[in-house]
Amino acid sequence: MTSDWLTVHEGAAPLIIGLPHTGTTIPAAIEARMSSPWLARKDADWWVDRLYDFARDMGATTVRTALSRSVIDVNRDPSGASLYPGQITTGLCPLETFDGEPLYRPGQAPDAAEIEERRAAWFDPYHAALQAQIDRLQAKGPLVVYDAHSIRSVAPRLFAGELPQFNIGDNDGATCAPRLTQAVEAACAVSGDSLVVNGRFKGGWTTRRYGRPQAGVHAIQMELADRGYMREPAEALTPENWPTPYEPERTETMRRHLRRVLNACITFAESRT
Ligand SMILES: N=CN[C@@H](CCC(=O)O)C(=O)O
Repeated sequence: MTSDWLTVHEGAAPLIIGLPHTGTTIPAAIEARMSSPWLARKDADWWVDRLYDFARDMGATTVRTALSRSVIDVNRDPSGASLYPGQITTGLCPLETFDGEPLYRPGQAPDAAEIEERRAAWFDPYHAALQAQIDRLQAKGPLVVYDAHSIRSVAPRLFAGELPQFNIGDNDGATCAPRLTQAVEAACAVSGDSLVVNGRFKGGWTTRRYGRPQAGVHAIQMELADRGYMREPAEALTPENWPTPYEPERTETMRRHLRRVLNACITFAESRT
């Protein structure tokens, strides 16, 4: 199923991959009120949909929104509640970038009614599509919902220092069986790169909303540091140096690691039937 902004690819394997932040589409009327087209797209999960494009051949289902997270973030609690109360984090219709730059011109931020409209137009249909895929596969047995993300290696307002390469989140053990987290961790460890479980990124709304291990729906989030598959400028980001392009030769090693990770997810789900 494909609309002009929502793409669902149905596979037969017990694995659904959510791609909530790879979109860069911003309706013109909204973009006209934003402070800069570049800032509005700066925090996208760059190239993550292409990075995982092999997953369809493994039988995975994918659900992707082409809308930018700056318009509405489908990985946030729709009530507006923070994912991490007391900590800096972006919201449902964010007003700032990760670095704290304002996304809107003065007086142009969306009000409550507009947030509600955006929710009805894009948030609800994305989650209805995801839920429909979960229902379809759950009828056949246990499954894994894998939410795929990436972020810059250094984002001082969000975390100190350099982020580990693989950031695995199961909301402190709540969203999947421990064996799945262990299997994903082991698959990442083969790379020899740094990894953490439930560090700064414990899993967003998607992982928390759908992870019901007792009901056979095991949700896990993968946050990759960008350096593992794309060039990150050493200097401050500007419209001239960010994002760096998708360079296939830079992604090969990471794609091999991710194939191992997704294989571990499918093997886990099949072992539960
Ligand atoms: N690249 C995006 N990262 C996520 C992670 C959610 C979390 O675990 O905090 C986000 O902002 O939604």
